[in-house]
Amino acid sequence: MSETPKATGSLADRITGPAASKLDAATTSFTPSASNASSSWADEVASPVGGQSKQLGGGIEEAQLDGAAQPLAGSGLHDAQYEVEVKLSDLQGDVNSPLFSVNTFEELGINQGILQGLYSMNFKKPSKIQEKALPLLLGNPPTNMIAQSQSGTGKTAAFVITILSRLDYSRPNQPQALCLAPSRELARQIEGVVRTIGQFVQGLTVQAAVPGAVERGAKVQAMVVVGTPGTVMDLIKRRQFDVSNMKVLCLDEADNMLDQQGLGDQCLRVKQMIPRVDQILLFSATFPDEVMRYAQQFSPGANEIKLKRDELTVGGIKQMYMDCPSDEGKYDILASLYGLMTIGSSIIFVKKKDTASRIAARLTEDGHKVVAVHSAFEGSERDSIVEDFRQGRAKVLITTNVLARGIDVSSVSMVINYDIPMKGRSDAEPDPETYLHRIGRTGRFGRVGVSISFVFDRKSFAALNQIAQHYNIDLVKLDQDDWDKTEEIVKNVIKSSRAGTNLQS
Ligand SMILES: Nc1ncnc2c1ncn2[C@@H]1O[C@H](COP(=O)(O)OP(=O)(O)OP(=O)(O)O)[C@@H](O)[C@H]1O
Repeated sequence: MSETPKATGSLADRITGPAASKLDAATTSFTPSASNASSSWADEVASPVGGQSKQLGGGIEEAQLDGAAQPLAGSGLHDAQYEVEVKLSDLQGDVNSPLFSVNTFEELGINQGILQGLYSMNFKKPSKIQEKALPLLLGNPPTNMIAQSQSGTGKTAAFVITILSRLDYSRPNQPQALCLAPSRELARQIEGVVRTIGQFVQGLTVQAAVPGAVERGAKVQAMVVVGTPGTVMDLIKRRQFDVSNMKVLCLDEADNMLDQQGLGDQCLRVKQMIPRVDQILLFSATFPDEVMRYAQQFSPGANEIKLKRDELTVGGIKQMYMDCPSDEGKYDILASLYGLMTIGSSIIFVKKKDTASRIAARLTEDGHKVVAVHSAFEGSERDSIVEDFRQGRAKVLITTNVLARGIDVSSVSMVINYDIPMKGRSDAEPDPETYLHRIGRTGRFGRVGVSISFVFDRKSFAALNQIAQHYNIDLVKLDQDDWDKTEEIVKNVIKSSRAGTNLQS
């Protein structure tokens, strides 16, 4: 690293000029992000079909359950739900919130069995993305869709409801819908949401197509298949998976799935192997311009629901940073934060698998209870570690970008960026999309959470500052020389998420 500053004085003080502008070194009070102040979101639907918009009152009596709660045995069960409920109804009645809607699920034309599933999860009202997207998604003839909405605002239910509405239930063994996700954990989670929302839908069959899930030679025989692109591609090639009757192809985390440097090739090949499909759906919280152009080719003629850059961050996530003494010195800061991490659950993101394993081993040696997971782990081991985390048996998870996207564990109240996310191998450029997805593991559906990003030298500071500028947000500096104050600030936010007193930004 080019610079290893001493612990004295903040890095913001040491760096002058415009680079320091978005990181707020002086204040310890939160500066609300621009995201929730804007009301332009609802106007962003570019639709050849046109949506519906009926006025309706509609209160919420109970809090929602996590979508993955039942089949995955409960990621949302650690919340004090009765405490969350009042504020959630406030949020859903606030026109500036991404959870706002004027319609009920009934008015969106969803069939009875699916409605029952939604109500069993305590979903009382649609979120904004659900309200805007569903009339377009459910219309006939089916139309493609590119949909963007902030992390944790219910995109999964929007595409799952669509998939369940399109199936021919007289053909239970015929694959009719394929949903692709970038990780096995996310594919499994989506499979769980399909099962939960579809639990009252007679005759529904669902199957996962992730590494190890389908035996060699066995046929994929479910109406809905949720998988990762590599495995799905292999299954189609080996003729285990008949894709001749596809009604819906959905890419969750679509910008990541279409990325030319990553999964783009595999997803394109899967699409090319499907002879025809009625509807192509692309969902994500982020769609960088260069990917959007490709997305439009992949999903031609799509309705588009887009967000502006400064609308992307969720107001409930309080974004902070810590100026660490050195790269190595980040470990001590992390260890000092352990008590705060275990008030709820926490995820620590690092760049490299080795770092994840090394930090986990060191924290364990130092008497802390943590787990690590990354792509070097074998599939079933990954599943069981993530399940322990969902269940609250493990409260601190150390991982890489493999779990940066989509994972929905509502008890997560803190995310730590141990390493600032950078693009590619060269590490030359900051990665604002990955930053947004990482911090979005907290603050799910109106909850409150804290993200703390570690910086330690000019490069990491500049990278974080560029990310802050990208989203036009102010980050709050936590002072490592005043732990009492730091603890108080963080605790105030985390405890409020559990007390339900601070759900609005
Ligand atoms: N209408 C609703 N009412 C109450 N809760 C809901 C509703 N829709 C979704 N949820 C819950 O909100 C949480 C977040 O939803 P989901 O995982 O679909 O977010 P997302 O938009 O896909 O986020 P990400 O971009 O991080 O993948 C889930 O626990 C889900 O069960």
